[in-house]
Amino acid sequence: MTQVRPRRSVLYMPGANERALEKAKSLPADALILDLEDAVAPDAKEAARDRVCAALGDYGSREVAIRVNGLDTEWHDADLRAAAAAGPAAVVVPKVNSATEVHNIERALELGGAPASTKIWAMLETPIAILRAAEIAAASERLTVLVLGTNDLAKELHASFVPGRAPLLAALSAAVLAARATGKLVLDGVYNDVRDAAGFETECRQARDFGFDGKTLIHPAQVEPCNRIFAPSADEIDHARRVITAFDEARAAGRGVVTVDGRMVENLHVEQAQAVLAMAEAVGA
Ligand SMILES: CC(C)(COP(=O)(O)OP(=O)(O)OC[C@H]1O[C@@H](n2cnc3c(N)ncnc32)[C@H](O)[C@@H]1OP(=O)(O)O)[C@@H](O)C(=O)NCCC(=O)NCCSC(=O)C[C@H](O)C(=O)O
Ligand SMILES: [Mg+2]
Repeated sequence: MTQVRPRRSVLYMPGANERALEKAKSLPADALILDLEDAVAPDAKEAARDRVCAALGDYGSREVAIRVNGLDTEWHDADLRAAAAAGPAAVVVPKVNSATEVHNIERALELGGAPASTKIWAMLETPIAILRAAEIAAASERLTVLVLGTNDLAKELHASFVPGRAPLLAALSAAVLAARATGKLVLDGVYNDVRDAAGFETECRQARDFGFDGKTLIHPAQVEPCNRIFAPSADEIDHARRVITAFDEARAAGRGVVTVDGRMVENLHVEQAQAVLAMAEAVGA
């Protein structure tokens, strides 16, 4: 079975917040983003950079990424140099707007001596980034994940946050299309109302149904529901097993198509079922 690395729940934590950095050690998020950008005040940027780079080894086998400040900021170059030397699983770069910017980030990581294991996660959070999503995604093999920045995107679009996210749906779809067309992963943006558990679950389900691999999070209370919703359910696992069994039996009988629960099953559905089982195995579902 194919090994998959789950990225259902990807939790941001402010790089200057000692308590959050400590708390995250006990949280079951699939991945963590230690943030140097929006969650860190300008006069705390340098201390946060040092703290975050020193904390990388504290989170066991979990994937830990560093979000650097934007390309047009005074902190970006030093953040990238420090991250390259520290070697996180990924450098998350906000507001990536072109393939050229991806090439520049790639070159800076190489010059800084970043190991090959340090990937680029590019944030799509402007209208131009959404329009160029596929070329950004394809710009580098080091770029493995697209991350939606829905707060910045809504701001740039002059869009409102409404239940169902109608104003953002075209952009969400464009990001998923770009990721799938280029073989990259794609993570949904954050849900700001940390006390609205029902609204958060609804948004997780929407993201999962759109094809997102996971969601970025801002609060510990969002981790468990996100993990649950992005993991295959017991019914999905049972259905996947039955699809594989039914198709194997059909093949043995010389047929290439069969029905399960009255629905047509072909080889492509078997591949989907295998992916469900691989994810279930990876997350212990
Ligand atoms: C959103 C928060 C400011 C809420 O803070 P607060 O009300 O203080 O939370 P709680 O009191 O409920 O916290 C309970 C305990 O949990 C710890 N905690 C809180 N958040 C985190 C976290 N993200 N990671 C780890 N631990 C966390 C608290 O320290 C409490 O611990 P304890 O006292 O020991 O019990 C706050 O949650 C927060 O700051 N969240 C992260 C904000 C952030 O990182 N923002 C930047 C990323 S999102 C973004 O940039 C959007 C994107 O770019 C876009 O454009 O959309
Ligand atoms: Mg943003």
